[in-house]
Amino acid sequence: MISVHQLPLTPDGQTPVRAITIAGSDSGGGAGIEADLRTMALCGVHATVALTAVTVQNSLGVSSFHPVPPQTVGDQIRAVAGDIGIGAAKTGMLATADIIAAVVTACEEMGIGRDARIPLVVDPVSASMHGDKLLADEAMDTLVNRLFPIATVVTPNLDEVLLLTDISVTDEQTQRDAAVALHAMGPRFALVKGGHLRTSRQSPDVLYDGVDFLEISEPRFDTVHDHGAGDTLASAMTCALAHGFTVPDAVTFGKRWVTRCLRASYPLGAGHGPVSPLWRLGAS
Ligand SMILES: Nc1ncnc2c1ncn2[C@@H]1O[C@H](COP(=O)(O)OP(=O)(O)O)[C@@H](O)[C@H]1O
Ligand SMILES: Cc1ncc(COP(=O)(O)OP(=O)(O)O)c(N)n1
Repeated sequence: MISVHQLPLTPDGQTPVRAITIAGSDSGGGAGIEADLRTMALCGVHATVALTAVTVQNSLGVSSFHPVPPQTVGDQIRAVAGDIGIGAAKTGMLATADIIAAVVTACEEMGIGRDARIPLVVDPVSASMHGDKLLADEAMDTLVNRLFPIATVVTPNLDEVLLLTDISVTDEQTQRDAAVALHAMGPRFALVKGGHLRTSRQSPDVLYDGVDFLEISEPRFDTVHDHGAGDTLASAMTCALAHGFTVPDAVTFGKRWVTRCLRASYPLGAGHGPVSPLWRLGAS
């Protein structure tokens, strides 16, 4: 049984496992690169970053964003992977087609991707939970045609599944159909998250590798404070992959981690509060 305490912590003075998050900043601190940094730190992993965009965001939504120049995004990946070294990588908000292309080029150069040394988790973030766009419409083709084929695992939520596959997931069968359609786009594994299946008492995620399905299910929490859940799951998976876990074990670890963080989520501002990895500090 994989537990949320599974990842080994590093003794003082020794270099921990490293990972990179390639994502946008959430000024509210609940999702995006800030969620990734919270989870990676509390999983005992040294987090490095390639910032893709600055969003103006709070608990009520995203009012605007400003993309980072694509060359700068790619150069951050090269600088970090070339010097510090990383065990796994994760993408989140990528904002534009040109940024996606720059990320793919840098990943290929640095040995990041499904057929390379360093596994790559792709969270195909297209909008915030409030429906605010975080990816240009015309960038979807680049995401599917360039980034998906080099992904170790893709982790769409059900809104992203609909955009990507035209499949409306309502039950176990349609969730599996979506996983098959996503896998055909090139990643080694497809994970279809069930967080938006709000009528269920469970929160089932389905992983597919082209042959077998693995359903990873945990009890559903009745909460509106779920901001950053997708980022938290994907970054916990990235930490486990950086430690050398297999993809199914990394998903199992990530699922338990995000479930524990949902249990610890808290109100913040007037809207949706964030899931919280702060439980790991030992207060509860
Ligand atoms: N209310 C909830 N209770 C339990 N698990 C949840 C809940 N909401 C989301 N999850 C889980 O959190 C993770 C992120 O899910 P999801 O909400 O689908 O993604 P996103 O945050 O990208 O929209 C998944 O593992 C999902 O099953
Ligand atoms: C900068 C930034 N990146 C990603 C998101 C989306 O976060 P996610 O956890 O996928 O989903 P929601 O919690 O927004 O549903 C974001 N809001 N900002």
